[in-house]
Amino acid sequence: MAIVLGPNQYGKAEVRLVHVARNGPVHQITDLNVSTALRGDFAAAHLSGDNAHVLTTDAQKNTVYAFAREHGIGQIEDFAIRLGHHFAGSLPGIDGARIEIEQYRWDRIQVDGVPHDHAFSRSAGEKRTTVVTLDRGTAFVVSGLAGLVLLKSTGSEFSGFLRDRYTTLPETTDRILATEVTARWRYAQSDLDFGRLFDGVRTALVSTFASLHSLALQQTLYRMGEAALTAHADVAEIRLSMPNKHHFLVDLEPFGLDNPNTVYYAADRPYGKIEGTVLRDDAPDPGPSWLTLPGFC
Ligand SMILES: O=c1[nH]c(=O)c2[nH]c(=O)[nH]c2[nH]1
Repeated sequence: MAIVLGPNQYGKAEVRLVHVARNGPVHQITDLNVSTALRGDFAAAHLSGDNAHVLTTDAQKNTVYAFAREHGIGQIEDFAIRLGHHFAGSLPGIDGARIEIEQYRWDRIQVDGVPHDHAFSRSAGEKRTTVVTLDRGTAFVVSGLAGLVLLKSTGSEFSGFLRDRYTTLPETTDRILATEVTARWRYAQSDLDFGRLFDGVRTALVSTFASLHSLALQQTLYRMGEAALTAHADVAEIRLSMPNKHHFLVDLEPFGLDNPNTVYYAADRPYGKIEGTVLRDDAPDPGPSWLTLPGFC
C-alpha cells in the first residue's frame, strides 16, 4: 500500500476587483469577484515543499489587477479566457487553469429621468457568473447567473401527483409559483459574443417562466432550459437549480374570513429543490467544464 498525491489545484480565491472605465464624463463600472486556480505538476510542492514551480497566489491576484489595467475587462468570459491563457500558456509546469468570475450588477441612477454619468445603485442579489477552464490550450466556458428571483401570482397549478399514506398536500389549480434561479450553461465554443448571449439566455429563461402555464416547477425548469437552447445554437447544455419558494394560503376561517388566493405566508424553509439538466443530444464533449463545480446533479 502506498499513499500518493491525488488531483490538486491552487490559486487565489475571491479577488475583489472594481474597474472604472473613464471614457469621457460617462463612466462604466465593472464589479467582479475573481478566483484563479492553476493545475499542473505541483507534486514537488506537495511532497517535499519544493516551490520552484509554484506561481504564488499573491502573483495570481496581482495579475488579475494588472490585466484589468492593461487590457480592460470587457465581457467576463473574455477576461477569464485572457487570464487563463496567460497562466496556462506562459509559465513552466502549469498546463491548466480555471478562472471563476462573479459579476455584480450596478444600474445607473436616474436623476429626474436622466441617467447619471457616474452614480450607480447596486441591484440586489443577482449575479452573472462564468467559469473558464483552460485545458491544454482549449478554453471551456460555462456561464450562468445566480440569485434571479422570480414569482408569478397565478398561471401555476400542481395536481395529479402520487399519493401515499404520508401525502397530505392538497391539489391546486391556482397557486403562486416562486423560485430563485441558479443557472449554468456551457457554450459549444469560446469565440462568441458573450454579452449578447448572456442577455439572450436570461431573457429566454425569464420570459418562459412568465408565459408558460405551469403544471409543476419541474416542467417549468425543463421548458426554461429548452427555450434557452432553442434560441441559442451556441449553448450546448444548461443546468438549472430552482428552489420552490413556497407560498401557503393562510387559513382565515377562524376569523370568519374567506381567502380567495389573496393572503399568503411566504415560507423560507423547508423548500422543494428542483434541479435538472437540459442538453442537445449532439452536444460536444464537455471535457473538464464541470469539474469542481458543485451544486448541480
Ligand atoms: O412544482 C412542484 N413540484 C413538486 O415536486 C412539488 N412537491 C410539492 O410538495 N409541491 C411541489 N410543486
